[in-house]
Amino acid sequence: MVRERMKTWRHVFKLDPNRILSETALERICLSGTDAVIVGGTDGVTYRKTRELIDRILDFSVECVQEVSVQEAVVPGLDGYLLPVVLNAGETRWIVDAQHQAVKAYGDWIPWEDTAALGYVVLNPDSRVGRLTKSRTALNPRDVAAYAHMAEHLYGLPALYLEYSGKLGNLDMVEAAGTARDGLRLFYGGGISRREEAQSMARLADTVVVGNLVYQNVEAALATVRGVREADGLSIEEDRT
Ligand SMILES: CC(C)=CCC/C(C)=C/CC/C(C)=C/CC/C(C)=C/CC/C(C)=C/CC/C(C)=C/CC/C(C)=C/COP(=O)(O)OP(=O)(O)O
Ligand SMILES: O=P(O)(O)OC[C@@H](O)CO
Ligand SMILES: [Mg+2]
Repeated sequence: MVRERMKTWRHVFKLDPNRILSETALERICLSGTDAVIVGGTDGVTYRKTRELIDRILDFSVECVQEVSVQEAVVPGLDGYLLPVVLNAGETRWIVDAQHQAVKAYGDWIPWEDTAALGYVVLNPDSRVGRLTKSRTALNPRDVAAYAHMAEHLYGLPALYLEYSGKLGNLDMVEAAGTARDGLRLFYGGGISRREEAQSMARLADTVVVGNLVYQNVEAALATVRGVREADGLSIEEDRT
């Protein structure tokens, strides 16, 4: 069950089907000691590009799951699917309508035991995901805490994802969500560019997501894995034993 497996994820890389990654860089990412690779993005995500990237990742033993942002781009046969629900979206399309349309289309083909919803709170208005979903980003820590309570107790979601895509988040906001949750898993993603940033987010969130950095500086991206392990008091070598 992906819902169970993701409870073990402390660090994940998010790879974008619409961006180019060399074979060497991909190999280093997959062998980095990260806990999983999520394949997903906002713009230009097609079935062909997603399939090609997933096929390359499946050459390695790292866990690979698809985050579905486009109904037509679903790649069958994976071990896990993450379905975003943008809780602070300005249009119902990104909260319930796109999901409804896709569930209607795929019906009984959906492997529910390998599928988990991610409740998103999008906090960077200038990100592509923020613009696409017209997310209401003028929030304070109490708003975020309320979304965490709602995600957990009202909607029974397995995880809340604080999404700052492209920009490093406000620690008070991450802390507010972290404090409000109980069994809910907290994902943090956005703007991590250094090992120390990954380390400080790992102290507040359960799962730290690193995306753009992979395409900007692979070396620094690899260092974020070490940053998260350090937050847990482990070196990569210890963690692998
Ligand atoms: C056998 C078989 C066919 C199996 C598969 C069945 C299956 C799993 C079907 C799925 C059914 C389903 C319900 C799919 C969901 C459909 C859907 C379109 C839902 C809407 C998703 C949504 C809210 C999208 C909005 C954008 C979003 C939240 C994307 C997530 C990724 C994300 C936040 C990327 C960050 O953006 P990025 O591109 O990195 O941005 P920057 O460039 O700024 O960095
Ligand atoms: O690309 P960055 O800014 O690292 O964000 C990671 C992830 O949260 C994007 O969905
Ligand atoms: Mg991105």
